[in-house]
Amino acid sequence: MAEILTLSSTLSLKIATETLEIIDNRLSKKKSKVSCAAGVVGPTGPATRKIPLFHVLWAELSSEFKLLSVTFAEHTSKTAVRPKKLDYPLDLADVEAAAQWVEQLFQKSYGGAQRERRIRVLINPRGGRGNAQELWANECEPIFRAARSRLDVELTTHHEHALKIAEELDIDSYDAVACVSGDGVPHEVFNGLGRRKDARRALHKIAVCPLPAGSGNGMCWTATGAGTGSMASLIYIKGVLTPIDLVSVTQGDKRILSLLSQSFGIVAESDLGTDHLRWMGGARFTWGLLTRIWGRDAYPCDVAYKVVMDDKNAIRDYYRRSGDPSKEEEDDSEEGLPSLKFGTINDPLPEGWVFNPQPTMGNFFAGNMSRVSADAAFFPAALPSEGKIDVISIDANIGRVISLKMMTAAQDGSHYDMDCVKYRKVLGYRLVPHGKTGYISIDGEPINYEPFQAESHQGLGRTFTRDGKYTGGEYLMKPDAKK
Ligand SMILES: Nc1ncnc2c1ncn2[C@@H]1O[C@H](COP(=O)(O)OP(=O)(O)OP(=O)(O)O)[C@@H](O)[C@H]1O
Repeated sequence: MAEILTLSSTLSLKIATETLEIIDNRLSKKKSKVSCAAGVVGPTGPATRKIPLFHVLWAELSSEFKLLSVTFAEHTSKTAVRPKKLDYPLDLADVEAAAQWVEQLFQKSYGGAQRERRIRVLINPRGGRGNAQELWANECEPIFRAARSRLDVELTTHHEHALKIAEELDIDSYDAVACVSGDGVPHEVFNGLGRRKDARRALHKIAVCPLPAGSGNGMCWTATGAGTGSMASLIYIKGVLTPIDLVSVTQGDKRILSLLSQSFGIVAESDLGTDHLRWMGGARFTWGLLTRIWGRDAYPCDVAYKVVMDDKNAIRDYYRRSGDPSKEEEDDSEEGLPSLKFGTINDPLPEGWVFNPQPTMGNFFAGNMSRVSADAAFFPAALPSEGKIDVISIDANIGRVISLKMMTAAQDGSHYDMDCVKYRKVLGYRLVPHGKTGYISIDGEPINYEPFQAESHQGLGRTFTRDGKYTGGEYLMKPDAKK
């Protein structure tokens, strides 16, 4: 099949390995100013515009086959895109070749991604700074519409509304639930899917796709590496369905699914203990950390782990190999959630688990995803589907200067190599807090200040990522990173 479609003596379109090349001899006179303004990669020659195939959203023959239109996501800045349509008059004699070429362009540019994804969109008008509706209308919706995504849009009106929607979702009518929100709404969607009788099939089928309208947006950053609604939308349109680990947390008689993190100590306190400072936006969390570092607050507890790895060099090697070769078991049965291998918090401590008393615990932070916000890659070794939880623990007595250094280092994940940071990969753990009051956070949401137990479920959930990988582990891939 021809990869080049010749439209006239001066104009042809070529599907190359990574790009769509528009070879337009008339452009040469303009010295390719257009291509630069359009955010197009290149140029290799003055007459060639190169559009990454990943950015191609749609192509069609229209107006009784007299026009070929190609729509792509054009960069408006390094981190944002908008749809741009290019129309080319078509000679009637070319129609068949053009139709074949369009199909080929779709195959090459969509690869394994399904076209016209059916997406239930949930917008939390109260998330983050309250700009979710604008973010959707201005940044996300135009990209989805240009790709002909089939959208059902709804505003969430109250806490746990998204949970109910997910619980009742007709999962055969949708491929994804996009949450224009922070991490709270995706947390509800996973838990709503998890409450269904057909939980496992629902969690395996529906990709949960957060669009960044919260304050942390950890899942969006981890899955897409994007901080703008438009870039994240592009990745959810063109990305591949990716199995991701979810964690069951049991407390009392409850079982909660966690997608992002569980925290006890300084991180939980800085997040949940500063709710009255929401007006500060992202700075609220930093303020919370600084005041607690200054106070050298300790959070005594007992912790027991089912450790898989606790040597940082071994974890780094494992990460560089992208984990173990074993894959998660595919089980699309109609059943509910997978059973708990280690039982619940109400069962005796599983065999082989030993409690470590931690009277000076400063930070207990367990995570499934590498990034918890734009500037915090706390779990650089986290992989999407490995069935393990990454756990960081830090003593409260490390000193203020080292604590501050750690905060800065966490921006790129380099805190990993600081001696004060203990980093483990575990299958599960149990934490018993001391004292009567304090904060425990699951995905940024509070749970009771009581003992809880967690275990990982390999590849139980789904999202779309660009290439099946998480972003945020770049530090561990650096050749000069400490060994
Ligand atoms: N209309 C609404 N009014 C009040 N609360 C809502 C509404 N819709 C959803 N919520 C609740 O808002 C909470 C937070 O949502 P979301 O994750 O969008 O924002 P965030 O917590 O500010 O973001 P981040 O997790 O990034 O900090 C969720 O627990 C959800 O139940």
